[in-house]
Amino acid sequence: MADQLVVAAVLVDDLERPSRALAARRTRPEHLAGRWELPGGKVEPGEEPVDALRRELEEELGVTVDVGEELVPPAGPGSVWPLTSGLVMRVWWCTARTGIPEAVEAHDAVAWVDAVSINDLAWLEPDLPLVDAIVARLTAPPH
Ligand SMILES: Nc1nc2c([nH]c(=O)n2[C@H]2C[C@H](O)[C@@H](COP(=O)(O)OP(=O)(O)OP(=O)(O)O)O2)c(=O)[nH]1
Repeated sequence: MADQLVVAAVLVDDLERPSRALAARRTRPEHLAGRWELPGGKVEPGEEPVDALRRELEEELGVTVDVGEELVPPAGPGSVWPLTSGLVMRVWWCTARTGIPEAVEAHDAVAWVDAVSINDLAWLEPDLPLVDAIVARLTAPPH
């Protein structure tokens, strides 16, 4: 069976010059509760990935978003970030268009983190390569 696609956002303060990103703490299932992740969720059958991303962010954080570039995995465009078995993920840089992100559903806390404090959180294990990629962007000189 094909892998289930999960979509997630790196919600940042500014798409051009990001300095902070939003992390969210899961409440379920029990073995993932308390771990931090990028807000998002599973794409439903027939749904476009970016539409799923917008839906999840509205449901989970109460925000509408502007979707920027994809955070492309090291393997290049068209590739996906591996999660646990049977799940793969695609991730986009986003900013909030309306609303202030808060833990509405699926999370019990959100936190704006910078390139240093992002490492203080207990991330889901599969997110660690993503955290490195986010740090690289948050510390990159302006272009
Ligand atoms: N949203 C999200 N999920 C992640 C990340 N890293 C990671 O391993 N996952 C895993 C955890 C879950 O097993 C899966 C996403 O499922 P989910 O429970 O968030 O999806 P959903 O909101 O659509 O919920 P459901 O229909 O399964 O109840 O991907 C991440 O950064 N963000």
